[in-house]
Amino acid sequence: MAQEKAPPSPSQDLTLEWVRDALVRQEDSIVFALIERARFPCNAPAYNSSLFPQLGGRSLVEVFVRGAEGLQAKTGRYQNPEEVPFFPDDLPAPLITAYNFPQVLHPLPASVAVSDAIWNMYFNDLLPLITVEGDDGNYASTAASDLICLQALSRRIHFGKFVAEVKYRDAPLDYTTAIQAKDRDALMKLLTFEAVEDMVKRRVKKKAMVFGQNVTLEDKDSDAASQYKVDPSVVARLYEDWVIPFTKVVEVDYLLRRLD
Ligand SMILES: C=C(O[C@@H]1C=C(C(=O)O)C=C[C@H]1O)C(=O)O
Repeated sequence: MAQEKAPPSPSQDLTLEWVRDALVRQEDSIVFALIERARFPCNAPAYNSSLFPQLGGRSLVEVFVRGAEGLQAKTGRYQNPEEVPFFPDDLPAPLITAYNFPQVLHPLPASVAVSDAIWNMYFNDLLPLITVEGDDGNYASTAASDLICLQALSRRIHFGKFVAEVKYRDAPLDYTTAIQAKDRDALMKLLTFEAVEDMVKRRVKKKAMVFGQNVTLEDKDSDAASQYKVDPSVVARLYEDWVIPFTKVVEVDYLLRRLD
């Protein structure tokens, strides 16, 4: 039985291997979340901020996400530095101190966030690629599956802070020079590993094929077996065009503030 790796302690366990293993495991969460969202059609009314005046000018999905984040804040979700809310203003304080999460990130850059970019990418670019046209009325269930997708993508992209911290600790002199020069291009070059990115894109495409295949009792040649719940090439494009670039922006933004 595969065991999830324990979180690193603040100093000695934070390695690039541990961080990369965590990113690999997060691929599963993202692919399964997309497969579940694709179960519903587009359900455009859930995203129309003028359709339900009783929602105060907000879309149903925004009201759903705000409400869910409020409840999750009360129950301690955002005490985990890996979790970044989409609507951080006015979140309630946690009712419980759930767990003493290892504080491995440098305090000031720990607040780096690209949530607006993730939100806009998800609704404007990704959803049209993974859903069919249509309206089945399941707006709340659709919003619930949107939330799972958004949180999985956010966790993965903001994990760039942990990646950046590891890379800084592994080569402080190299990074310090580029940080002090505020050289984004130099930082981007230092932190980029194209071979790793290529493996990531190939692996997520394969996971979409394996996790998203239609299981039938007929022989493999049946048409159903060749269909996938989410187009694997769309998942690869998601990582190539958005997830990896956004993660690297988080890494650069974090590093630029690492010496603050
Ligand atoms: C996350 C890392 O940093 C960069 C971003 C990657 C990604 O988002 O998949 C992969 C390799 C690097 O170019 C890493 O080095 O593992």
